Amino acid sequence: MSSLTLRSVTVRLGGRAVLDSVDLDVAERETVCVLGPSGSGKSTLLRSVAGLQEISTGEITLGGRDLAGVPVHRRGVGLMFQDHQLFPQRDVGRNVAFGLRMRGAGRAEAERRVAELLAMVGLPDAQRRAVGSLSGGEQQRVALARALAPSPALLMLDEPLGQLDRSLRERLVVELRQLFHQLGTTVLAVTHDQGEAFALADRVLVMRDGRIAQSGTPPEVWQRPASAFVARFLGFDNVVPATVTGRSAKTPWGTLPVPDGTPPGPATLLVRPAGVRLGPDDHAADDHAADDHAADVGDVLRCRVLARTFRGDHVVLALRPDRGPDLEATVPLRGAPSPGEKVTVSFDAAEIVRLPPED
Ligand SMILES: Nc1ncnc2c1ncn2[C@@H]1O[C@H](COP(=O)(O)OP(=O)(O)OP(=O)(O)O)[C@@H](O)[C@H]1O
Repeated sequence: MSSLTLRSVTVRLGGRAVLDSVDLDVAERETVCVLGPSGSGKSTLLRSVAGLQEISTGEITLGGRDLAGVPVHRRGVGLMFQDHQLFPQRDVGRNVAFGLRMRGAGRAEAERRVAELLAMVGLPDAQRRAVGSLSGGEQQRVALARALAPSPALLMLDEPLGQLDRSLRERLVVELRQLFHQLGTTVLAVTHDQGEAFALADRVLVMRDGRIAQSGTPPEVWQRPASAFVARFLGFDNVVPATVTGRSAKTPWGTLPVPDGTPPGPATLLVRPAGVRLGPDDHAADDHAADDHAADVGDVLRCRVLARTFRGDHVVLALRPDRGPDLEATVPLRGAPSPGEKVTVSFDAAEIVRLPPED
């Protein structure tokens, strides 16, 4: 059953559609993370569901109830937004109790619930601490406890871990995922950080110009971006126009192999960096010889190494090919070539994804 539904939701601001006829279903207990470039409408989507932004047309329901005309505090949503900071003059306990007291909970009930929530977010017995004495990560936990306190039907997070350093974010995101699953909370979150979204979400939405460009599980979106836009947004740079015939494709880099069953015709190809295979600079591997085996191995392409970047256990190489746009390759640390060296590359069909032609 869907907890949250949006039907043809449009928000017009300053003469343009900032949300453009958006349809979305978030299932009960599902965590959905919204990604997209700056200005694509992510915050407007959240604010519309929260009731902080009036929608121009369309319908939003939560648990089957139409939210039109329902004020923010009656929508049954918990908000953890950047502009909803903690009250610095109140202690931790009174911050967490805020929503409970607003809803008329008695003192004893509120105290019990606050203790339970603080224990849940890993800050047991922090009730009397001053907000100013907490670290950034601890403050985020208090904000989360405050948002969860009234047991909202939907929890909405806007850049929940935005202010924190990377290692703390990576740890907290794992804890958050566990906590949401344990509580059975339905979550809609916006984040700029792809790693965070992919680690937290059951499903990822990628937005573009007020529309949903792709919706899918993290592996689906990662393995099969729906378009060149999504591929580039995810940081894949090896994206070129192509014409597919049988098991190969003509591209600006020459003929590349494609997986069996790839539909023929005009397309865009995404070559994952791991699918760019390096060999030594081999003058015998000329284009002509490679053409004979194009269907199996594709052309061999000569390249110069422009730059190499160490990334933990592998190296990312920027390559300048003899023809076509620059290429990115990932190779093991050991034996990675240096800038200025010449290499040949071939392509692994298993790491090549056909995308629709670009508009
Ligand atoms: N009150 C307004 N009047 C006119 N345009 C607005 C208004 N509020 C927002 N916009 C525009 O709507 C677009 C979407 O804004 P929104 O904040 O939803 O994007 P976003 O994807 O959350 O961006 P960011 O990642 O930068 O936070 C932007 O181009 C923004 O300039």
